[in-house]
Amino acid sequence: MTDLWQDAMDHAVSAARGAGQVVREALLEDRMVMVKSSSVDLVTQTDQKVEQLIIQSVKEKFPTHRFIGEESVAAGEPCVLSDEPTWIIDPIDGTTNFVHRFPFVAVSIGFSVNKQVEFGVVYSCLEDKMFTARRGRGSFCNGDPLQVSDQKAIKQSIIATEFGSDRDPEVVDKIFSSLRNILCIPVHGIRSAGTAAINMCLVASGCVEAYYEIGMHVWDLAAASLIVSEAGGVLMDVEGGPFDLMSRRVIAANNRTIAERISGEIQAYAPARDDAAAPGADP
Ligand SMILES: O=P(O)(O)OC(CO)CO
Ligand SMILES: [Mg+2]
Ligand SMILES: [Mg+2]
Repeated sequence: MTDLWQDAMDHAVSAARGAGQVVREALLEDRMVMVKSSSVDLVTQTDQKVEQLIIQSVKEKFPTHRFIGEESVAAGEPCVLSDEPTWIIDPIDGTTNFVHRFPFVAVSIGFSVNKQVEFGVVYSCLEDKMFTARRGRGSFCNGDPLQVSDQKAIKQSIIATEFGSDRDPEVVDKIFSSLRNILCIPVHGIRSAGTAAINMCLVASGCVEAYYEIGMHVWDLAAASLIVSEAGGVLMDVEGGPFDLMSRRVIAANNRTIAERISGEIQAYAPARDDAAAPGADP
């Protein structure tokens, strides 16, 4: 039973690498940009094509497995995290970066069983960095083991976050209030890679001490959450409770002290959960 999911993980790595090649080639061409939930929530044909390539390749090899894919959900598929083996796919994490050729773009593939992430693959395809983690077996970048920062002092930390795609002024005020509180601790700096998955891989790599955000989705978080925890990091809700994959809120940090300090500074709010429309979900 020890290698139950190794075949699936090997497939995920190979699918992510193939997807990354498609993304790199698409960067050389004109990109037709469409919008989803708002005028700043972007999608391209490459997002849709890459997701279908990954899903088709998985279906051929694992026909009973289920999927949560960003662009499939956008097209009306349900977003249900069940106990069944489920591939959680963000074909391009950092679509805005992709559109602008800002050089951080990732393919993210998580795999859950019994609602627990078993492996995660994040391919930062312009840097050619393949981040991988298998539950209980550590995190790696291009095969080298990852370890979070050992920094205990938040005043000597770099914190990553994003501004998201919600332009509701009340939400923007909360984002800036949190940012102001954290910046004025003071911390060494604030950074934004433009992709949740890469921000979290930076935590796993020890380059930044923590990342927090409200508003991203399960496909942004699933793979990278395991990469952080297997590198020795902690995951927490923005109000200090346990991390919930479907809640669209996360603090990913190198240790609990820094995570708790950040949670104390965040102006929390609760966007609609990813499973809000799932059958049997609370209205
Ligand atoms: O580019 P995407 O996949 O929309 O993701 C964004 C957050 O939703 C960046 O992480
Ligand atoms: Mg994403
Ligand atoms: Mg995406």
